[in-house]
Amino acid sequence: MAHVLIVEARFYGHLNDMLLAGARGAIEAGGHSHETVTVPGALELPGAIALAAESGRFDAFVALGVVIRGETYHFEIVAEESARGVMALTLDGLAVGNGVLTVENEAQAIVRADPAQSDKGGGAAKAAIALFELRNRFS
Ligand SMILES: Nc1c(NC[C@H](O)[C@H](O)[C@H](O)CO)[nH]c(=O)[nH]c1=O
Ligand SMILES: CC(=O)[C@@H](O)COP(=O)(O)O
Repeated sequence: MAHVLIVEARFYGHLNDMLLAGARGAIEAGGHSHETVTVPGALELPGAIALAAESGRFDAFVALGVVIRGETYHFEIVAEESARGVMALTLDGLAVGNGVLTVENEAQAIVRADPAQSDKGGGAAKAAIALFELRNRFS
């Protein structure tokens, strides 16, 4: 069983609540345990996961957040750099699921965050646990 750290970038609280419900539901359905920490935005996710990983207390990580396009190039920076950071951690051997939505508007985010619709939080949690299980298989 895995002890999973959920790291949520709480930029849009009402959308995050849906992502969190999906992630926690998937982890618990698999019989795993979890904790949650919160950071301000998606750009903080990779750093927070890297810091938490140093503790050695967690088997897997789930990054949750929502990035909605605004008027400027900032969207690309936040969306791409957070994904790049999470991927770098994955390639370093951490079991990380990426549940950061990068969308044009709130309506798109709701469909994807809602556990009863696309359930991207649950999907990210399942991905993190899949990597954890794969690492166990190869070690
Ligand atoms: N615009 C969004 C952000 N921006 C904030 C950054 O992630 C970061 O917290 C700030 O630049 C301080 O380092 N974050 C999101 O999660 N979603 C957005 O839409
Ligand atoms: C991530 C974003 O694009 C958004 O929050 C920033 O909006 P803007 O580009 O209008 O400053």
